[in-house]
Amino acid sequence: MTTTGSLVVTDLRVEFDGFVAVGGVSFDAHPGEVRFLIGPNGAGKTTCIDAITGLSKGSGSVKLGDQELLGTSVNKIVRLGVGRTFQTASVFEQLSVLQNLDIAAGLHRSSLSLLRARRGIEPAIESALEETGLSTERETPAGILSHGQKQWLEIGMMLVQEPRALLLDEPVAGMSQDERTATGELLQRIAQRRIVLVVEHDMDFMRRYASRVTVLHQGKVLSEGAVAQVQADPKVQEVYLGTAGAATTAAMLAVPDGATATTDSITQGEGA
Ligand SMILES: Nc1ncnc2c1ncn2[C@@H]1O[C@H](COP(=O)(O)OP(=O)(O)OP(=O)(O)O)[C@@H](O)[C@H]1O
Repeated sequence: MTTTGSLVVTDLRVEFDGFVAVGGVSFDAHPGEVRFLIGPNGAGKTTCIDAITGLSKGSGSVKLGDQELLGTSVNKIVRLGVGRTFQTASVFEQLSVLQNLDIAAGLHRSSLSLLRARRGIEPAIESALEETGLSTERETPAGILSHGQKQWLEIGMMLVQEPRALLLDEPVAGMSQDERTATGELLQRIAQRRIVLVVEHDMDFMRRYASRVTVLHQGKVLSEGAVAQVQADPKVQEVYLGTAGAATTAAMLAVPDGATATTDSITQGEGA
């Protein structure tokens, strides 16, 4: 695959007062794959996303297609088509699902199209409602949605801005098993035409939905490849054995569905 339209991170470095949080990380993500960034607590995953989205200053290079993102303002990075979610969903709780989507879509509208938009539901909003499974909840105040539905609304709020890349920080944290499955399937649908990069601690979720994985450890890339490759990497096993506790280790080493797993009791590996 060419790198046109891909997200390419090269030698990314982020320091906080001399502390190297990300020390020369390179990876790429293409439309058509669900790309995962995993690693123990403090590995530098969120900092990578912060640097890509302009929230933290970094050196090296982050390119979306031909466009360099490092040194670009947060607002311009959004306008260039990079959306992100945070660990806690940030929706307007008093407003309905539709109103939340309308506001998110408004961020990208001209004043004229804002006036036009008032006359009906825009196609981008309709398709975000459908894609996220929230069509029947359009009038529901966001505050009374389930935890999973709030996360999907936040994803919908990115989709209405028609992003080229979606970066998701721990999207399934706190979700039920059914919500995790629905979220994995949603991400796979979204990834058919867009770049999807997921930071996640849930190893079972990663094993089920990742196309490719990059493992970070102490601000550097420890391993990279398909799920099976990364699971078989002794360096990865050592880091998870050494730092992340038995649950994550067992989940990390478990083999994908259909084969005999090393444990059948672990479905949600936690990083802490
Ligand atoms: N604003 C900041 N100032 C100082 N240090 C920071 C800052 N943000 C992150 N760090 C440090 O950088 C390192 C990487 O943090 P980061 O949040 O990127 O890790 P992470 O892999 O996302 O971890 P977690 O899974 O716990 O969210 C940590 O040691 C963290 O304490």
